[in-house]
Parts: sequence; structure tokens; C-alpha cells
Amino acid sequence: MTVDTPDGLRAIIDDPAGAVIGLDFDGTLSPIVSDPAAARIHPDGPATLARLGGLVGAVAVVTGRPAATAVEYGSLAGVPGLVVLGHYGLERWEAGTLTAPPPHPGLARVRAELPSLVSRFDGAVIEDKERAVAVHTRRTAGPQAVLDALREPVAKLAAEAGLTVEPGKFVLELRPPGTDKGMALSAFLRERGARSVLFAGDDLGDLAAFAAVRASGLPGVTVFSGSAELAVEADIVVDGPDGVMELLGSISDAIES
Ligand SMILES: O=P(O)(O)OC[C@H]1O[C@H](O[C@H]2O[C@H](CO)[C@@H](O)[C@H](O)[C@H]2O)[C@H](O)[C@@H](O)[C@@H]1O
Repeated sequence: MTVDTPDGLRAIIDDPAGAVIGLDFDGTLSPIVSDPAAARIHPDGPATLARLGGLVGAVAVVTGRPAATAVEYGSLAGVPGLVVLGHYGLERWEAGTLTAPPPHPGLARVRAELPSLVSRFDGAVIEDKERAVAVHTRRTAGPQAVLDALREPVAKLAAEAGLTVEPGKFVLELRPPGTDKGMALSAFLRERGARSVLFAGDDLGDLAAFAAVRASGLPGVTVFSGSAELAVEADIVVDGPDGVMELLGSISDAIES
């Protein structure tokens, strides 16, 4: 780290025991791929997180994925002390134990009615995540046009089922209301008595966590995992998961030195 190191990052390096590091999964720890089931963490991910986790107060993965999926695709089970807040904070995985509420009753209606909306578009696929259902358009001939065409009927179905729509990179997710990544991160900061915070993300669902960093009143830093698909303002912009790994590694270097 240099003299240009942002204040929030300086606070993390100077007092690592008080630092909470929050990390999104897809697009941040894991490169974006066309098949959601084929996503896997960056090859340096598990070792990078294990090293950083041994130096700071806590590392949490905050994701729209089910926590167990992030643990599996991220090879995270062996990362000491790591907490995974899945489904935007509905679920929590820690030390091999998963805590989760019962699935929302509205999901049954979504499972029954969504296929007929989606089947009109070749290549659009449904990802059933048990506590949420997502429609992906990345593999259609016109991902943005199909996403735009689905927006209104999906919003109507979600409202009728008592669910909320979470938009993301060529995805519309129908999920239970009442939580988001900002609420999940804020609660985790309070629980851990954080004295500084970093959150890294790449998608629209991460903006609530960026806002929570700013609202926390703590020295904090927002990190955007950049790509050609989305531009978002953040304190630090890095080049996708490669850049995230490099940044996390350099934070560990700076703490150790
Ligand atoms: O909070 P996250 O961990 O970033 O999860 C958000 C969504 O990520 C996944 O979809 C995204 O990644 C896929 C794999 O790289 C990609 O194919 C898709 O286009 C992206 O939107 C996941 O499949 C969703 O369920 C998550 O909500």
C-alpha cells in the first residue's frame, strides 16, 4: 500500500483486528460464466481468504446464492472463521452449520407459473435456489432485450406471490422481501463490533452493501469488481476477480509488514 491508500483501507491495515471484510461471490470472488451452475471461485480464492481471515477481525461472503452453494462453489468449507450470509442475509453458514428460515410460501406459485413466462424465450433458464427462483437471460440471442421483456411479467408474478424482484447481471431473481445485502452487512458489523469495513461487489445487489459501508460511520472502503457489463462508483475499482485477489493479497501483505 502506498501514500495514496484511502483512509478506510489505512484503518483496516493499522487495526486489522477491528476490520470486517465483506465479499460478494459471483463476479467478485468467482468469474462470471454463462452457466450459473458452472461458476467456481478464482483459483487463488480459498488461500487468499484463509490468509486474510487469519489477519483481520472477520471475513464474510455476502451473496444472493444459497449459503451452501457458495461454500461448495467457493471451496470455502476449509477457510477458518469464514461466515457466509446467503440469500441476501436470509441464511447463515458458519463452521459447517447452516441456519435458515423455512422457504417463503409464495415460491410455490412462482414455480408453477414462471416456466410459461420464460419458455417463450429460447435460452432463458430458471435457476431454482430453494429459497428464491431466478430467471437468467445470458444464454439467449439478445440477453438485454429478453431481460427487458421479462421485467414486467416477472414483477407482476413476484408481487402476486408476495416476493420481491432482485435484478442483476442478465438475471431477475424472485426472492423473499425484508432483507438485502446492506441489512445483512450492517447486522454483521454490529455483531462483530467492527471498527472498520471493506465491502467488494460487482452487481446491483451489492449497492445496498456499499450504502451500508457509507452509513456505518466507520472508516470504510467500497471496492467494485469491474467488468464491461456494469459501471458503478466505488472508492476502489479493480479488474474483476483477478483484481479482487490482487487487492486482498496486498492488504494481507501490508498488514503483515
Ligand atoms: O450475490 P452474488 O453472489 O453475486 O449472486 C448474484 C447472482 O449470481 C449468479 O448469477 C450471476 O453469475 C452467473 C455465473 O457467473 C452468471 O451466469 C449470471 O449471468 C449472473 O447474474 C447466480 O446464478 C444468481 O442466482 C445470483 O443471484
